[in-house]
Amino acid sequence: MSDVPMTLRMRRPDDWHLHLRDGPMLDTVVPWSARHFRRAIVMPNLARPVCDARAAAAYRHRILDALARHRARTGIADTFEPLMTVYLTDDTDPRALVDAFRHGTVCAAKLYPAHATTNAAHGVRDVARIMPVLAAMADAGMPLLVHAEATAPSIDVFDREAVFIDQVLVPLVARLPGLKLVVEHITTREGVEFVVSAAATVAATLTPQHLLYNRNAMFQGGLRPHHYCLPVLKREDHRRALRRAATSGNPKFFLGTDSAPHTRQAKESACGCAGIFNAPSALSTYAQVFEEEGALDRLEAFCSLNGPAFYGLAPNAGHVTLVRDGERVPETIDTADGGVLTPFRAGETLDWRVLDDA
Ligand SMILES: NC(=O)N[C@@H](CC(=O)O)C(=O)O
Ligand SMILES: [Zn+2]
Ligand SMILES: [Zn+2]
Repeated sequence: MSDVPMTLRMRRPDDWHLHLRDGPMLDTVVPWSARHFRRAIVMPNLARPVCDARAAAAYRHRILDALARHRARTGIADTFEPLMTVYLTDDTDPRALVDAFRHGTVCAAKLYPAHATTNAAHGVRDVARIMPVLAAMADAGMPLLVHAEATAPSIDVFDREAVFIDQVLVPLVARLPGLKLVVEHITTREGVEFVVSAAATVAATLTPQHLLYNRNAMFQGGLRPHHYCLPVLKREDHRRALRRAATSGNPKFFLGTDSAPHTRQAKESACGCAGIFNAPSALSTYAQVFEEEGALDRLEAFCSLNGPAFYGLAPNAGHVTLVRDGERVPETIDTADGGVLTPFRAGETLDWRVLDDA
């Protein structure tokens, strides 16, 4: 592949779907995101969910404090900007939510169907019941971010995204055509088709793991808990559809890592947690996927332009340079309180290395 460039300079990217956790885990993981990304949409699914503006503002301070401690410890400065979100419940007050958006305290609200994923126990039990909240968001132009999986135990785990789209999202966009909607971490052909055929107000994020792997990765020579996340990896034809969508140049698709750290102990367990800590290797993995698809010329739009355009923000002024000379991902990363994380692609040497290029 002699026509592949050896370096690639692009606007600094943002991460439009990120879990930073709290406490020592936050201290451990936030520098890894700040290294490559300028802004991130921070998910509100803490053990005690971030359900209102006050909790979001307090969490934002804890994130910035963690970065300040990192800077004091290492001397490494960053310009990371957390963009906060609110976790919707059956009891969310529409007026308070929209006020928080108008004041700029939060950028979006997140809909977790109750029990769909990590820390979703307090999520929404019936979307019909929060219709006044969603209508107020549509009027205000406030984006709704959705973990799009049906939760009824009778539904096959591999069908949950397609069923949710059919049962919830199709009627929702028909009822509230003005609603800005991001279908987070899409994993299926049905997800791609829904987003492509919907209005310009509907977009989706794509993770590195769903672009790189199909569901075989979870069973490669044995059970692989570090490849388990939700929505779960799907079969190969879905992965192909996701890769086509990401590299198509369609501005509805943009980068959202869904980096979601759990300690090794919580992952390697009889009932292992869902979530992949990919912050160290995400950007390099996206570059690899775009290279494999012959679409490196579209990488910048996916990583750095489409997301800001959807959220009504300017692209970043700074840049990063990707160099095609390999970067080794650590086998493990110690957490600030004695735990261990196994990052996505642990121990692998990646094709692309990310250099700072403010
Ligand atoms: N993606 C995951 O598997 N896990 C996320 C939650 C989520 O994004 O659904 C987490 O918070 O651990
Ligand atoms: Zn999710
Ligand atoms: Zn997530």
